[in-house]
Amino acid sequence: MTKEIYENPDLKKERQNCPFNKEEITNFLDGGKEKTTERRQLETYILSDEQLKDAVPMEYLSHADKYAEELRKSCLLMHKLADSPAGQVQTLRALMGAGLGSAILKEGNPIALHYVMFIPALMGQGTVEQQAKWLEKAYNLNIIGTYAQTELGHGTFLRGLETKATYDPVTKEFVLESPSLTAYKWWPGSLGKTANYAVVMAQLYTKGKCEGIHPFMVQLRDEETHEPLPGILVGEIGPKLGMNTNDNGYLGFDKVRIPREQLLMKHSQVLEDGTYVKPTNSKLSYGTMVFVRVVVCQDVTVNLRKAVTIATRYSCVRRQSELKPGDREPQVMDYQAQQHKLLPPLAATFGFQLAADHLWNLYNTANNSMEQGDMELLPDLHGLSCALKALCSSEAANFVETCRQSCGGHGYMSCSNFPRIYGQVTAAITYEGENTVLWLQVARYLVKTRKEKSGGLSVKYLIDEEKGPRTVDTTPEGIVKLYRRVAVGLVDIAIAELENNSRKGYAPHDAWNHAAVHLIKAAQAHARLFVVESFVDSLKGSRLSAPVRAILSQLCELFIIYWILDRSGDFFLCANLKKEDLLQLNSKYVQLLAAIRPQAVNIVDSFDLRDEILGSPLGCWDGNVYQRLFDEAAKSPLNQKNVHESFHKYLKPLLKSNL
Ligand SMILES: CCC/C=C/C(=O)SCCNC(=O)CCNC(=O)[C@H](O)C(C)(C)COP(=O)([O-])OP(=O)([O-])OC[C@H]1O[C@@H](n2cnc3c(N)ncnc32)[C@H](O)[C@@H]1OP(=O)([O-])[O-]
Ligand SMILES: Cc1cc2nc3c(=O)[nH]c(=O)nc-3n(C[C@H](O)[C@H](O)[C@H](O)COP(=O)(O)OP(=O)(O)OC[C@H]3O[C@@H](n4cnc5c(N)ncnc54)[C@H](O)[C@@H]3O)c2cc1C
Repeated sequence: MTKEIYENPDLKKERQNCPFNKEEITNFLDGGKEKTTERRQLETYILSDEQLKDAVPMEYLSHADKYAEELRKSCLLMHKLADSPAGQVQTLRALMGAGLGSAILKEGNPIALHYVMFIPALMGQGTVEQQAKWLEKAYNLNIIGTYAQTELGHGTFLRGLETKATYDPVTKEFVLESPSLTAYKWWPGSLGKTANYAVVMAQLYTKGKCEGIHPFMVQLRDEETHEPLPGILVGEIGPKLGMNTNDNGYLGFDKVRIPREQLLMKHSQVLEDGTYVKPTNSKLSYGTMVFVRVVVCQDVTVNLRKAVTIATRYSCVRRQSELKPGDREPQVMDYQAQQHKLLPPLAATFGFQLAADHLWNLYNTANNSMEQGDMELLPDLHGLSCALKALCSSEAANFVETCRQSCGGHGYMSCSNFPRIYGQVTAAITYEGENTVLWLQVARYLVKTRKEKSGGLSVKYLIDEEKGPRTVDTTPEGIVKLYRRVAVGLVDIAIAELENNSRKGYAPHDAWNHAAVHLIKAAQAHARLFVVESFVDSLKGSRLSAPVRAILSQLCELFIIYWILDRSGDFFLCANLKKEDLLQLNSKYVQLLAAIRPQAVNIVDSFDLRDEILGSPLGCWDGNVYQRLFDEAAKSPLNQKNVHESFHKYLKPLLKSNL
C-alpha cells in the first residue's frame, strides 16, 4: 500500500493549473536538461547518506562541538568524492556553494577556503613548477590550505599590511615576521584549527626596498602531529554573527624562514641574488580576490533563492487577519503589501543569476587572454566584479531580511533558517572587499572612462553618447535607456562635484573624499544598469517556450520598475522622468504584482530546491508548517524533562524566599 503524501491544501491549489512548464525554468537555471539530471543525481547521492545527517540540530551544540561535527561531515564528503555520479569537479562546486553543501554543512565548511581560495591562489599565482610541487598534494588533500591576507589592523588597505617577508640572499630564504599586534593575520577561514598550509600575503623586502604585497606559500603545522611549527602563532578568533564553523583564525610569525622558492612567482620573481623582477601589472597579485568576487555573486543569488522559496511557500500557507469582512482569513500572500515584499526579491534572483552568468563568462575570457599576456580585459573585469559583488550581496542581504520579516514571528526562529542564510549573505558584504570600498573602486573606473573616453565593454555607454530625443518610453528596452541615462548622469554629477572640490582648492585625494556620496551613487547606478540590461537582453536572446518567456518577462518588468520606484529621485534628476511617467510605472507595477501573484509558488517550485537544502519547516514543499515547527521545538534540550534541574537550584529558592 502506498502512503499518501501530505500536501497543504492551499499549496496544492497554488500548484494547480500552472500555465508554464516548471521543469523548463529549472533547466534554464541549471544551464540545460542534462545539468538538471546530473544535479539531482548528485543531490540524491549526497543527501541519502545517513552518516551526513545531524543527530541534533547544530544550535544545541557548543562552539567546539559544532566545529568537530562539521569537520566530520566535511571529511566524509571528501571521501565520497571519488564515487560521485557528477564527477569530482562538479561535486566540489556543488559542495562549496550555498546549495547542496549548505544542506550538510549548515554552519560553514571548515575546508571551504582550501578550494575557494588556496587552490585558486596556487593556480593564479604559482609558476608551473610551483603548481607541480603543491597542486597535486592540495587536490589529494595531503595538505589543506587557506588564504591569509587580512590583518588585525588592515583588511581594506592592502598597501598598509604589515606582515614582512625579508629576503636573505645568504641563505636564499625569506624571513617572515609580524612586527606588531596589528600585523597578526586575522579572519582567514579554516586558519584557526583546520589548515596546515597557507598562501600568506606579505610585504616583500629585498635589497633594502619594499616591493609591495606578494603571495608566499607557508607551512603552518606539522603534517603528522598538526602542531604549529616553530615561530608560528596560530588560533581561532571566536564566535561570529554566522558561519561559525569556518574556523576563521589568527596567525603571527616570529622570524619564520622559508625557502626563496616559496614566493609564488608566476607574476613577479626574486632572483637568488635578491634582484626583484616586476610583474607586467602590479595588481596581478590581487587576482585571487577577483575570482572569489565573481563566485560570490552566484553564491548570494542561491541563498536569496532559498530565502524567497521559504517565505513564498509560507506566505501561501499562513492565513491571518481579515481582508474581506466576514470572510475566511486570507493567505497572507494575498495582501498586496506581502506581494510587494516578496515578488521583487523573487524577480531579483533571475536578474542576479543572469548578470552573474555574464560576469563568469567575462572572467573566463579575461583569464584566458591574461594567460597569453594580454591584460586588456583586466580593468573591465575588476570594475564589473567589484560592481556586481557589491550590488548582489547588499541587495540580497536586504531582501533576505525582508523575507524573514514577511514570515512574522516564525521567521525569527533559528529553525526557519533565515538567521543562517542572513549570516552568510551579509558576510559577503564585508569579505572580499567591503562594499563601500568596492563601490569607490568602480567609481574610479567610471570617472576615468568618462574623462578619458576609453574603457571596456561594460562602460562603453559612458563613451558613446545617446543620440536622438530623450523621450520616456516604458517598454523594457525603453526602461534600459532610462537606467543608462541615470548611470551617465550620476557619473557626470560626481565628476562635477570632483571639479567643484578642485576649484575650492582641495588636493585630488580630498576632492575625491568629499565627492564620495556622489561617486558611490554613480557606481551603484552603473551596477544596476548592468543587471537590468543583462536581464532584458538575456530573455530576448534565449530559446524559451512562450509561457515561460511570458512569466519571466513579467518578472523582468516588475524588477526593473521596482528599482525605478525605489530610486525615483535619480530618474527625475537624470532621465527626464515626469510625474505622469512615474504614476504610469506605479500602476504597471501593481498590475504586475497581481499578475505574478498566482504563479509565485510555481516559480519557487521551479527553483527545485530540496527540503534538505531549504532547511526550514516554513519552506518545505508539503507546507506542513505547524507540525514541523512543533517537531523542531520537541528537539530542544529544555523539553527533555518537564522540570529542569535549574528550577531546584535557582527558581525554587527564589520563590520560597519571601522577598
Ligand atoms: C569565502 C570568502 C572568504 C573571504 C575571503 C576574503 O575576504 S580574502 C580578503 C579580501 N580582501 C579584500 O578584498 C581587500 C579589499 N581591498 C583591495 O582589494 C585593495 O586594497 C583596493 C582595491 C581597495 C585598493 O588597492 P590599491 O590601493 O592597491 O589600489 P588603488 O585603489 O590605488 O588602485 C590602483 C589601480 O589598481 C587597480 N586595481 C585595484 N585592484 C585591482 C584588481 N584586483 N585587479 C585589477 N586592477 C585593480 C585600480 O582599478 C587602479 O587602476 P587605475 O585607476 O590606476 O587604472
Ligand atoms: C566572514 C568573513 C570571512 C573572511 N575571510 C577572510 C579570509 O579567508 N582571508 C582573509 O584574508 N580575510 C578574510 N576576511 C576579512 C575581510 O576580507 C575584511 O574584513 C574586509 O576586506 C574588510 O576589511 P576590514 O575588516 O579591515 O574593514 P575596514 O576597512 O576597517 O572597514 C571599516 C569601515 O571603514 C570603511 N572604509 C575603509 N576604507 C575606506 C575607504 N578607502 N573609503 C571609504 N570608506 C572606507 C569601510 O567601508 C567600513 O565601513 C573575512 C571577513 C569575514 C567577515
